[in-house]
Amino acid sequence: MGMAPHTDSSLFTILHGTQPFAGLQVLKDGIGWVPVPPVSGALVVNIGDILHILSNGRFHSVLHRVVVNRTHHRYSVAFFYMPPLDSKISPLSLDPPRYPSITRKDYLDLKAKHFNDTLSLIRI
Ligand SMILES: O=C(O)CCC(=O)C(=O)O
Ligand SMILES: [Fe+2]
Repeated sequence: MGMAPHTDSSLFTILHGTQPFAGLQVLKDGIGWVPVPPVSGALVVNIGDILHILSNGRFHSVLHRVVVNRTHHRYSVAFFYMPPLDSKISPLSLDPPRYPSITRKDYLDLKAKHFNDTLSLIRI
């Protein structure tokens, strides 16, 4: 199954794939979509939106997608690690906050409406 471009709403995501990650691509600034290089036996750890906010934007929740083809089966397992819905998420940084304090639930409600624009929308 392919996936449209998105960022994960998790704190972080751990991905395990057969056919290591063939089809997973990340969007690199100024370059475009690049495949995630397959490393046999490795897991991929993806930074999610919550870690993006907690790190005050220092760690980026990368836009990624999955492309499929008609000739190869592809299986992957994703583990989304996230705090409870009512947790308050705020930047843990001494720098001026670039994101407001927001519960994970309120963030998800916004993301349901604004999808991949949500992080830039709430940015201070
Ligand atoms: O299947 C993959 O490699 C990635 C899946 C993914 O991005 C997701 O489930 O959010
Ligand atoms: Fe994802």
